[in-house]
Amino acid sequence: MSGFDCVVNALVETGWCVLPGFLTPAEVAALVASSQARRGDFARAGVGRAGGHAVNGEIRGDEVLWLDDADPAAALALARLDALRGELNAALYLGLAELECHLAVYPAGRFYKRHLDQHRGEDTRVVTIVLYLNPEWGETDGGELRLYLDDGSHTDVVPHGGTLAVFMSDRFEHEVKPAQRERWSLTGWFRRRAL
Ligand SMILES: O=C(O)CCC(=O)C(=O)O
Ligand SMILES: [Fe+2]
Repeated sequence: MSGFDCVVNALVETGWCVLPGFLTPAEVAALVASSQARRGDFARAGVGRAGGHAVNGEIRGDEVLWLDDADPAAALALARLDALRGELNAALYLGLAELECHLAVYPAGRFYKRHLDQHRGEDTRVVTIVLYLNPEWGETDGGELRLYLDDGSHTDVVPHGGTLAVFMSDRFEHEVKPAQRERWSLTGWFRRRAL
């Protein structure tokens, strides 16, 4: 019996999944506190291809801190995500080699317009994960992740602390709605090795 069967099954059936409780409230509180302590190291995120670094506040307004896989403050979340990566590989043969990830904060009012995470001609991002770090998030705080589904409808994910959103990077356009207050997350991509 594996721990992430629900994620595996959902990815097969629909290509996306929302899993509450990926981190406990105490784990969320610890990670957001350490992230807030590093707030000065965050930088405005760029748009365009990996490496391209044009800042465009009309498209995205978040500030990010890239993590390496030995980051001590995020170790527990990264270990759990690595277990998920192993299960996805074992069940679905996705060949996911690594997690590329950053912490992100959207100050109140900031957003990320509708986009796809996989850039044209660069297909190493296979699965997107977003782990929310907002302990007390209410429905009226905004900041939903809006996922545009295959049938033309959409679903909104409330960025509540501990919830993990998972979706195939090449398949679902999505956007981040503006929030009433600061919105924290750990966002990443399970990648294949470039050929
Ligand atoms: O924070 C989210 O809900 C999604 C962030 C996102 O789409 C991205 O960083 O590419
Ligand atoms: Fe995205």
